[in-house]
Amino acid sequence: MAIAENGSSFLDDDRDGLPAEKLFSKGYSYTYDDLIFHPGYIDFATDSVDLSTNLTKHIRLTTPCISSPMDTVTEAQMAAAMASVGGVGFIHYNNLATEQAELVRKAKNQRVGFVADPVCMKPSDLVAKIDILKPNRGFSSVLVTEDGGVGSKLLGVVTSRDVDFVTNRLTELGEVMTTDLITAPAISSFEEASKRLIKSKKSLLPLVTNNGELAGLLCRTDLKRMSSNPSLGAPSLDHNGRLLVGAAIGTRDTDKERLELLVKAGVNVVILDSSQGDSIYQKEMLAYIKRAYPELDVVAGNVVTMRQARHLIDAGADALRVGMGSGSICTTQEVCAVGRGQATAVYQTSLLANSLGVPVIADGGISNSGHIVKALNLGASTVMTGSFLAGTEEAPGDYFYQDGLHLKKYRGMGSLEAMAKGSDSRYLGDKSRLKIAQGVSGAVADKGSVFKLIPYTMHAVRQGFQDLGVHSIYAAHGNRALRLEVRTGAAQVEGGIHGLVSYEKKRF
Ligand SMILES: NC(=O)C1=CN([C@@H]2O[C@H](COP(=O)(O)OP(=O)(O)OC[C@H]3O[C@@H](n4cnc5c(N)ncnc54)[C@H](O)[C@@H]3O)[C@@H](O)[C@H]2O)C=CC1
Ligand SMILES: O=c1[nH]c(=O)c2[nH+]cn([C@@H]3O[C@H](COP(=O)(O)O)[C@@H](O)[C@H]3O)c2[nH]1
Ligand SMILES: [K+]
Repeated sequence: MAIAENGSSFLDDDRDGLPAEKLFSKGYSYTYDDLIFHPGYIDFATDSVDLSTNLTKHIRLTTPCISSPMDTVTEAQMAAAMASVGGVGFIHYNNLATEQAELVRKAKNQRVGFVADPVCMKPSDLVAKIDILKPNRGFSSVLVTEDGGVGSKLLGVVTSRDVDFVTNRLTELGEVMTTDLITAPAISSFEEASKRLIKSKKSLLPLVTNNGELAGLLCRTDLKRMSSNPSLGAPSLDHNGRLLVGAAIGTRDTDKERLELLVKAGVNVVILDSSQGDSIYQKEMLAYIKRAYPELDVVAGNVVTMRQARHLIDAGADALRVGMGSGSICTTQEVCAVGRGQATAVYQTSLLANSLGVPVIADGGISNSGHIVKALNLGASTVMTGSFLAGTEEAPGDYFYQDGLHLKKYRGMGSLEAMAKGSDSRYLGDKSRLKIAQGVSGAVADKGSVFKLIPYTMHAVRQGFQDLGVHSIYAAHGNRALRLEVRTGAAQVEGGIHGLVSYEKKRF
């Protein structure tokens, strides 16, 4: 062993970590937790880290985070929230094509900062109905309109202050609602509406048409969230200044009709949603979409190998979705014996795809900001998450309590439960299909709002990039200086919290 007197030759061998190329050539399937990155040299501030990125060949985002097309993750509210914080949401297709198109339309009609889907009630509804709102939805204010919906005449507002001391919970809302309202015209800009809300000192500012019909809502809580640090990324908007919205489709003939409705609803990008994307079905669907809608970007997948990636890139994919069996609810590797460790899958597919100018979406297995740092530095341009977002206020479904924990339902799209719903609506009542589950159904903890979770998570990701000495995603993809190692089981234990009798883990 040659030892230079000044020690510099040590830096040229493998003692101080391996380059990714070397580590990933050894035939192991690594996942994020198997690996640890070595720190780099810091010569910039955290805030200057640039996380802007490409979702597809043609679509740029300021936040490298997207929500998965799952029926417990992305519907209109999630899609609107994700686009508002600079990412994007893909609306699931476990529903009728008309329902999915309506969700796309609804998300696209949202305006950044305004409440996506204000909860309304009728004057004849009872105070008891407000009591179940707080535990289920996380808030207790409602707008009272003539027929209990948006678009109907606004009559009053009920907040906790109106009902706190009402002992008879069978009292009608019409009797307790506040009718002395401060409203704003439906066409108000966010800036105009915010000024009026702040000046009013109220907690809600309903937007109304000239005829007094409810058209929208701005909340003080949201305003506070948006003005606090860390700041949100610039929203993802289309050419017309409307929120960018994605949607998933399948590869059957009926998906062509579905796609037509989605395009009419204004969808900006679609995902061909499959666990194994290297198929004649995806190849033909890609060719069809490129012929019928040449302007529409298509994400193909899922893939985990270079060979699969090459096929879909050659077939015209504008981005690749990478991950097979890595999802928190996935049982594919157990059931079908195929898949790949997510870190290896992301690294290998990105190596090929990035060299051909096709961005990679690292899909599944993300449960903390460290996993996002790893995915992006291994070559991914964005990360797609299901479980990470399923417990937020913007995910579909109500919260519930179980063993004292505040939870939301989260299920795999290949779970029996999701398939039972899907075969009814997706395949128009085709119940004959033999169903083998490749996913489970469960629950995840309350994560609060996307408007807080994503900015804080992205700030943590920026800190990771700073530690690595990498100032952007672009720089990460060309970083020849990255060194990493495999962590032993004990090193993984050491890297986590250990040796305490009790602790409280607060994320931010
Ligand atoms: N990322 C992952 O590891 C996994 C994800 N999932 C999710 O579960 C859901 C269902 O996934 P898949 O079962 O892979 O859906 P899929 O619709 O791609 O495949 C279902 C079956 O239909 C077949 N098929 C597709 N197009 C066809 C056509 N035109 N003609 C004839 N047969 C056709 C496929 O080969 C497959 O056998 C998706 O949301 C997917 O994202 C499921 C398992 C693993
Ligand atoms: O094997 C599977 N069976 C399923 O039922 C299933 N449903 C979703 N997915 C995939 O998991 C991803 C979300 O994973 P996370 O919860 O880890 O973010 C998603 O984005 C999908 O790629 C499934 N995989
Ligand atoms: K899994």
